[in-house]
Amino acid sequence: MRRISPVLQQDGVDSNLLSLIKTILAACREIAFRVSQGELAGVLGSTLGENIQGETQKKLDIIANELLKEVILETGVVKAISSEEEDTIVAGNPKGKYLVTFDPLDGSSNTDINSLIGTIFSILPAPEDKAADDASMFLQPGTAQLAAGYVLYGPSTMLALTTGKGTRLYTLDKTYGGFLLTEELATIPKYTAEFAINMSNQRYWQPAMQTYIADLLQGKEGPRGKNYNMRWIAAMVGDVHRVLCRGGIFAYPRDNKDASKPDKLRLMYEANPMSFLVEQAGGASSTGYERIMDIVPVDIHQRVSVILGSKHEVESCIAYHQR
Ligand SMILES: O=P(O)(O)OC[C@H]1O[C@](O)(COP(=O)(O)O)[C@@H](O)[C@@H]1O
Ligand SMILES: [Mg+2]
Ligand SMILES: [Mg+2]
Repeated sequence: MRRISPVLQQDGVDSNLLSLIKTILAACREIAFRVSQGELAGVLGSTLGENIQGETQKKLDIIANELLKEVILETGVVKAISSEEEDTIVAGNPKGKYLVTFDPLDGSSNTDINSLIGTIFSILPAPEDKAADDASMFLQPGTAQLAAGYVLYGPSTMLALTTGKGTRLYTLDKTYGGFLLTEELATIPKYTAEFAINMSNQRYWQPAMQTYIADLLQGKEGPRGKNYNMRWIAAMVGDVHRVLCRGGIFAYPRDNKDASKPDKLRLMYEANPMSFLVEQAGGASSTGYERIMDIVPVDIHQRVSVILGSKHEVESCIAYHQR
């Protein structure tokens, strides 16, 4: 099986970018080890703090954030980082060529139940004409991403990575200590009969989403003419991984449960990297009204509605939003 470096070299990835990706993965291997040790490593449970988004921080959120931040800034090729767990950006080398934005630990509520969690990251080019502490450098659409990926801390530790030449899946070989290529080109089937959505929010969704899901639930007897299955892992990283492996539609749509937070998922370090991975695997990703990767961000912690996965199903869902 092939290691990651020759695969990325074959794709023509710049050597600085390659070593940055490998550095991020080194931190993820350390996170994977601590996750596997669970309570033995004292990583479970909550801290007394909250992040900028008013969410209680888990110990693992902080541990993962510190590990990633430290190694990424040490590379010297990164101008600044932006993280879910950092209120503002953290400046690095003013001459750095890259920006890294990440969700150090996705699916935080799964930590205490030993369920799927992961790290999501996105790498953008750093504009030369801006200072290293200027957050506006990050406000680039998802189409500008140079690389995106996630590491899933599951029964095996897996990496999904794209640099724009397809989406590849790797598995962490714990004996050798590195990621080995286990799926050359992940391909999301165009059609699906599986959806993932937090149904407890149903009454708060907008009419288009209400109707779309109601039609899926009618199964064979309804307008979609087939029975659908449902899955919900409560960690985007786990739900998107399933979509990459066997197709499906994943949605976290806008709702009116809390007027201050109509959307849940974060554009820059959740929706954009996942959209890049999904599109590179032949899937689609939209808010229902526009392609997610075309959105020009206005804030590093901006939230967005997400509908992604099997192309035909995402297009069907978009059609409900256009009626
Ligand atoms: O609590 P809910 O509604 O099931 O939300 C689950 C969603 O929240 C998230 O866990 C948010 O991510 P964080 O854990 O990084 O805050 C997503 O991964 C997931 O899709
Ligand atoms: Mg998250
Ligand atoms: Mg998180």
